[in-house]
Amino acid sequence: MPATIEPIEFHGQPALRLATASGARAVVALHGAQVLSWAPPGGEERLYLSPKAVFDGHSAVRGGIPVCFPQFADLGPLPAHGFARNRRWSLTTERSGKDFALAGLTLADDEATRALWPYAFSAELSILIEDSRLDLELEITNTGDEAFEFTAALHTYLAVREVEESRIEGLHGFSYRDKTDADRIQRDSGDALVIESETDRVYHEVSRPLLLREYHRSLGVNADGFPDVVVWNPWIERSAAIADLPDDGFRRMLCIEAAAARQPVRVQPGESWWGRQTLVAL
Ligand SMILES: O=P(O)(O)OC[C@H]1O[C@H](O)[C@H](O)[C@@H](O)[C@@H]1O
Repeated sequence: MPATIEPIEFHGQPALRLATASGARAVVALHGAQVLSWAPPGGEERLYLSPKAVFDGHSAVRGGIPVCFPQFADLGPLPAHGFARNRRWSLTTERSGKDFALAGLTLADDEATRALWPYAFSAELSILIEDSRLDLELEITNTGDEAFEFTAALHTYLAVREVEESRIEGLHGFSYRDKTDADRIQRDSGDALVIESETDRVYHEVSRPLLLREYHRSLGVNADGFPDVVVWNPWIERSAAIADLPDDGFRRMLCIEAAAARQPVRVQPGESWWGRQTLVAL
């Protein structure tokens, strides 16, 4: 049986279900081109989706993999994380083979985006599932006649059984900006990062793959094109203050985000930039 891509409704919103013969599957909402679920063969869900997420077709959805563009977090005048996660994207590419499924969704500027950010652009997110791998590639093209700059991220919410029992390996030696400590720049010196308090860090120029280890499973996290890695967990108090996250939601999630946050990316007219995040279930 070949892989399939079919339109579905997910929490009442238009979405796509991707499935491969070996049993990998994913759900992608058209709203935000947001991957909301991914399970490699074997069926274990690897992404966290908040049980309190709001599916109203315009709010940002808490969980899965939001696309942050053209601004990461509050690094500029736009609404937090830009507007891409609040817009409906169009399905423009569907490809499937014996054991892969690929969907491409696009977003282009319109009056509403230009009112916030006065540039002509086209964004394409390609989502591929193949064996135990999920691959997301974001390509931004400048379709206008003046250069623009942006920051961006694939804001991946990973599902964990218990966040305090999880370790992120591979960040040793990289410097990071610590939002929980007045944006101070620090250097990571541990052999693994264990989340035991609110964590909100932008690691700079991370040049190697990371490993998220739990007792019973691991996940490889790699990026290309995105120079930075954001690690975010809101912990107890912030979790309680976030309306669309249950009070104990922070225990079940850990964001490891592929980002271009430290230095804005500059794109000349007619040119493109791309960045990719790959997750491999181990
Ligand atoms: O609540 P959101 O706008 O979705 O942002 C959620 C989080 O995203 C990123 O990880 C930022 O580093 C955090 O500072 C922010 O709190």
